[in-house]
Amino acid sequence: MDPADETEQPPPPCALDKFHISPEYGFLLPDPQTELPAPYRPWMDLARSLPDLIATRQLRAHVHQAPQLSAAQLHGHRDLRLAHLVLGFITAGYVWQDGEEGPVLPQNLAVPFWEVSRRLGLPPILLHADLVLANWRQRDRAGPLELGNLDPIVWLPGGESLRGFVLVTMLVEKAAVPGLQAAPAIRQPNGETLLQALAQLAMALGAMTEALMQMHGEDGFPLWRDNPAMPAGLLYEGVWELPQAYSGGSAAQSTVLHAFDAFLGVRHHEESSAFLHRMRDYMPPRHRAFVEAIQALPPLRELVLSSGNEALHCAYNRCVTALAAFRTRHIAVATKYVVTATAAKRSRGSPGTSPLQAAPSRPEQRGTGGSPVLRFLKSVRDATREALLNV
Ligand code: HEM
Repeated sequence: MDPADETEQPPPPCALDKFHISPEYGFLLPDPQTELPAPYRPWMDLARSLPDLIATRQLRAHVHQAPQLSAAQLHGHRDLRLAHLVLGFITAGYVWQDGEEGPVLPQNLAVPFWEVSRRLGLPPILLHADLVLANWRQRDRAGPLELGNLDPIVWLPGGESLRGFVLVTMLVEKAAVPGLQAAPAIRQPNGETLLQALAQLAMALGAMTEALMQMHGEDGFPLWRDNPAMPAGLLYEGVWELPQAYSGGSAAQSTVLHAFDAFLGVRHHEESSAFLHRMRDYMPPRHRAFVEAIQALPPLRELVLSSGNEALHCAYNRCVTALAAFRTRHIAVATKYVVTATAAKRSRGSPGTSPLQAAPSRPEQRGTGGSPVLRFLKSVRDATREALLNV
């Protein structure tokens, strides 16, 4: 079956490959494709010139001149993922270039983007699944997966800071892989297997925090939820009659943390939980199904609690502590970025700082001002700590 066909029922909880999770790369797309089939050259040319076209404010003119291509000659999951990445970036750049109220995405971009999105079961907007999961390549294919040997496939203005954001987030996803491999072990909760799985998860969480530490305050472009420039969303010409208000991409769409929360039975406070839950609509359907499959299993926390096994209690608590530590570190990174971005914005006096921040989102969302966002992140971290068992 073509993995792009997402219409069948999610498979029962078991092997990771049923959820399109690679044993080596986790939720990352392994060795992402960097070229589309020949008929799609106009899209690739636009995507490759985005930084220049946006800087010289010529992107919209170039998009208007581009032919309308059907998505019919895209075959298979990898073609479709690259097309979604490319069209998502062109859309973000198109919207951002003039930043006016009520933008209209022209038909020659909106229709194929919608077609590709429908085939993948994803919304037609730039997502974490594009920006990070499918947007990396190794300079030397035999070399290590390290910042110095990686590049994003598609760029926007933002140079090094965007590169840092995309690639560090990619390395966090990679560091999570041993933790994902441990997840199926909660199906056979024999004490020893579970102990090993929890030790592996705690190690993965520690490695994720280490990877995150490569992010500096100036690295950024989180696709925040709020976008005051587009309270009514984006009109997809030739697709829908009314504007669509999608959330801007965010690493909150990374399935990793949702999966680990589900695995450990972390329960988020109501408001944070509503937002996080909504972010699942922005994940590849099989990845979302993985989180749901974990949630459908007997709850691990209760199992550990009722086992009376002290070693299990400690191993479980080590995971929760490591997850809370990751979130504490993330808060520090986000705080630094919010401060840097706010200062840059003030000095420029401009409303938007990057094309990615201009992705459309829902009107009811909270402001991008530091404190509501940081309050949200702290609430998520505090709820993590509340899962700790008393031993
Ligand atoms: C410059 C770097 C980063 C900044 C400024 C940043 C900022 C933010 C912000 C503002 C949010 C709130 C939700 C939203 O508005 O979208 C958020 C959520 C989140 N971010 Fe980041 N982020 C950064 C890097 C990362 C990285 C590398 C990861 C790793 C996967 C990550 C994972 C998450 C997760 C999982 C959430 C949801 C809340 C949670 O589960 O704790 N972020 N981030």
